[in-house]
Amino acid sequence: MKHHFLQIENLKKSYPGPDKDSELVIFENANFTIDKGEFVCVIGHSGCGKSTILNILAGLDEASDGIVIMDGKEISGPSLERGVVFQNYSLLPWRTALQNVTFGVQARWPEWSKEKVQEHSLRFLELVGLKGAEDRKPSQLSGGMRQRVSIARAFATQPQLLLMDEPFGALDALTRGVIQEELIKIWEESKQTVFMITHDVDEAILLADRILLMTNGPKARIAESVKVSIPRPRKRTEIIHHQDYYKIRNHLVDFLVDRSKQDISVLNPKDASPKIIDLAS
Ligand SMILES: Nc1ncnc2c1ncn2[C@@H]1O[C@H](COP(=O)(O)OP(=O)(O)OP(=O)(O)O)[C@@H](O)[C@H]1O
Repeated sequence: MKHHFLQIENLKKSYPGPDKDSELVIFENANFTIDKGEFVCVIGHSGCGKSTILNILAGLDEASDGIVIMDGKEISGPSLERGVVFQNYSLLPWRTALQNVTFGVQARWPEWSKEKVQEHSLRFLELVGLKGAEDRKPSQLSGGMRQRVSIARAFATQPQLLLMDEPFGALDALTRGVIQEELIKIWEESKQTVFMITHDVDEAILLADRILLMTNGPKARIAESVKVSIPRPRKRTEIIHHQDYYKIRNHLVDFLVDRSKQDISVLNPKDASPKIIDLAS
């Protein structure tokens, strides 16, 4: 059997329901794997449980059932091996851009000298185009710049798994495009494993190797795993001309409009592996 870097088995999250002994199942039987170095996006309607899955992978929330295995070990609690980028940046407001990055780097490698920590952190700020802004506090940075700091901070600690919850959701389209390309550059250099939530199908096609599609809750399931068969390096302006682009895009949009409403927990109560979709010409 193939060994996957990340293995999610029969994950379930439920909350107590309105009546005694009832439960509200957000999602159940979520099964998927991610290989080392893979970039995987997850798409699904609001409320289906994407952030909950990400928080469970981060160790910030607990599953009601099922397990998450990373590199052969079950995940329990947060760890520096898993970095998170949230939509609202979550920077420390009293620290400069550089100090926000060095904070994590120092914690990751306590044996490093101050110079080495600074040099390493600066390199990641430079990779996201923030050279020259390292001494500014978050309040002196634009939204796009703050999000770049949080991406630099996450990549700089070189976690084995990088979790991103709609990292570009609050940005305007132009800034978003620039940072997406910076993210691809930094990911191609670091080859880290990424799990990212997005609502934007074009963003998912640009960034991901594979896109997981979640049905609507309650009792949401991961229904499909769609391969993005467009070669890298990818550029936003070029991939739209690739012969597979609209096939993939239409498949994703059809899922969101139609198939996401299907209750596959009824159709398919036991075998919950996502259907593998490869639309390559
Ligand atoms: N404490 C709670 N009690 C009951 N239900 C909860 C609780 N916390 C979260 N939920 C429900 O869990 C569901 C999943 O929430 P989650 O934030 O994971 O969804 P999401 O797919 O990430 O949504 P969005 O795309 O809007 O961010 C939601 O329907 C939410 O109402």
